[in-house]
Amino acid sequence: MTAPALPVPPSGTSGNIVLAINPAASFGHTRQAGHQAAGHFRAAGWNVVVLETDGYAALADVVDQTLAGTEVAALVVVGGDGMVHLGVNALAGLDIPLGIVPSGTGNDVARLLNLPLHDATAACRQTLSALAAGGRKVDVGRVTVEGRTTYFAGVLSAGFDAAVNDRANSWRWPRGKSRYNLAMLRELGSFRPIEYSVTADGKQWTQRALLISVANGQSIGGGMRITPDAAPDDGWLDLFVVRPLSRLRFLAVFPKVFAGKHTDHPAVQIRRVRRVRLLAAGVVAYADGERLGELPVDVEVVPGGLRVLA
Ligand SMILES: Nc1ncnc2c1ncn2[C@@H]1O[C@H](COP(=O)(O)OP(=O)(O)OP(=O)(O)O)[C@@H](O)[C@H]1O
Repeated sequence: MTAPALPVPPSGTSGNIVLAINPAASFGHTRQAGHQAAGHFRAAGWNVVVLETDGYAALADVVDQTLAGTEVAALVVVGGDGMVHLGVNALAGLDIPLGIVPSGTGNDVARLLNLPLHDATAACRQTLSALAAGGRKVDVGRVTVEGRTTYFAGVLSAGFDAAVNDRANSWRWPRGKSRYNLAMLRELGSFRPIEYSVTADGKQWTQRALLISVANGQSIGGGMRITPDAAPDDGWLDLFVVRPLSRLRFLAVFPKVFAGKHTDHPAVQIRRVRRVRLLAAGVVAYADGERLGELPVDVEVVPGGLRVLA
């Protein structure tokens, strides 16, 4: 970790740019993106506080301490959706904008915000223009699981896709996206539909499904556009349900999700909600690709809860 230096913002601006880097994002393939970003912001006249640690929890702690003790113009995260998740939670209740230099595997929140995905310099340029313009407000989801309340920017998964994530995380090999494709095929072999109890905006029903997601964003897994019409700033969340279907039918419809062309399939249902509770036995929830804990989950939208530099 580099020690914070004195703030020297460009004239007309105030505060530091706090840059939180995940050197392990994208399985370590893009570790130089953070240092590129620091160089870019410094060249533009900003004082940059670089934060990098050995692990996610330690990084979250040091980001919290830095935000509390430094004058901050923006927090910029370098990594994938997990780093966005860290940033969203660090900024809860603070009026500090979040910048993203996407260098993860999926980068689904960055996709949602139309940030350049494979070009750290272009992402930094866009971040600084947005900072000069004051940024843009987007909604976030507030989720309570196992007595802990946190926030997410993208999608909360609680079904087949979360189980795939869980399985992939337990493997050391292969690295990269193929790990998730293989984990999906393995999970598909043994996965059974889940009996959910759903309570959404005051209505309660039981639902047999392969998966239920609560989406503020549009995609998971690096561009699977499960809720292609979700808007991050409309004050709503999209409840995405895939009812039970055979493995063959699932594999036939699955490729369509990349173009968001699966939504008229009879097994697919999307409805807009502001608040939802999901209950099911032995089901794990993930949000922004990070493991939250076991259901039940209570989720609600926080309209305009985050200012992003996009
Ligand atoms: N030093 C570290 N700092 C932060 N996170 C780390 C570190 N080492 C490992 N991680 C892990 O990285 C994960 C977050 O990775 P991130 O989302 O930034 O990239 P990714 O997984 O490649 O991308 P995506 O989530 O978009 O697919 C966290 O779950 C965390 O446990």
